[in-house]
Amino acid sequence: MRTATGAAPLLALERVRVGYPAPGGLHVVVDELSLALRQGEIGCLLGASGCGKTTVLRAIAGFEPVRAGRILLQGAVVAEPRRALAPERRRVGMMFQDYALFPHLSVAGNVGFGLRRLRRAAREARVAAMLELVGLGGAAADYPHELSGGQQQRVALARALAPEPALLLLDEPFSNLDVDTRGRLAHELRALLRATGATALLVSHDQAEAFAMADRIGVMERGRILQWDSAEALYRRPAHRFVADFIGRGALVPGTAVGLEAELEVLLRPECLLHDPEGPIRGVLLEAGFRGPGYVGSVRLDSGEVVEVDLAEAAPREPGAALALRLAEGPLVTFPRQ
Ligand SMILES: Nc1ncnc2c1ncn2[C@@H]1O[C@H](COP(=O)(O)OP(=O)(O)OP(=O)(O)O)[C@@H](O)[C@H]1O
Repeated sequence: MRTATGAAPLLALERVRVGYPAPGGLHVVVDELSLALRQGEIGCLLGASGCGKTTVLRAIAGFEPVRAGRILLQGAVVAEPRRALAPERRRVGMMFQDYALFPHLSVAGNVGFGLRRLRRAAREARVAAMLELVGLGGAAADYPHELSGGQQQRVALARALAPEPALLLLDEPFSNLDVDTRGRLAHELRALLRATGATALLVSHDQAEAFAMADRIGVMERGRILQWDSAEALYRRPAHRFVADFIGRGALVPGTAVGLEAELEVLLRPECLLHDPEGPIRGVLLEAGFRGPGYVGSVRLDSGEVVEVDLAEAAPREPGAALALRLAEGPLVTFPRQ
């Protein structure tokens, strides 16, 4: 797989299949999975629990064999059926969901763990630089249990980055943190990865997290990536019904509900219908609520479909009010009717 510039991507997965041994043979959990990340890009595998995200990371790291297809790092094949480079020779760093810090080692001991082949002075300098980078310069002598969840995450990140991996894999990096901390750390982590020029692939089941962190996102369903694209493209140009439904708010309604052909289904996001007293689409407001920055209404169209609509200042907000609407300017996402 080549990128638009012609340079080989830093990471490429080509039609990869991974499975686990099962009584009747192989239980395939990832199949036909392809993606590419360029140097310095942050990618994210986004999908519901059990769709195979962690399995993909484990295959890239070298902990699971590839049953079909291949994985390339820096242009070289590191895994294909019957041929695999050992995990320690892949230059892949991994940050686990629970951080997996060594409780009996200090912060400095944890960060220096993968640097034992370095001379002592070089190791100490690298550990100090990594702790400085993640803002924990003063915590070198502390032990993991003395740190907050966010601080532990930063130690884990410093440890993963210390050996200068070509690729960093992050499995649900925010799952142990409360909602407020998650939002803050997503931006902080992105800035840190940017500052180091690291190429990273993370796993998440949270769309907001994926949007905040990643340049490219792969929406996964049952072991496959349905679309590998930017956040904006996933939202504006979903290539698949599942992606249209999974990303953002919105409903798929028959074309006839908004005056289009019957063979189509139209994706109506809250911004797709506008309140307009002259508008040809009629409906009844079921309820309205303030979502910030404005009101959003739940509207039953005359055709029976219930959709969410961003309500303009002048639009009625009382339940039961009749609403006239029109389609907003701009392209609509449509799918052939099933
Ligand atoms: N070691 C294993 N042996 C057998 N089956 C496994 C093993 N690890 C995972 N699986 C199965 O593979 C499928 C995918 O699991 P995986 O952990 O990759 O999903 P995930 O998307 O990362 O889920 P989560 O978000 O819950 O971690 C699941 O059905 C799971 O039960």
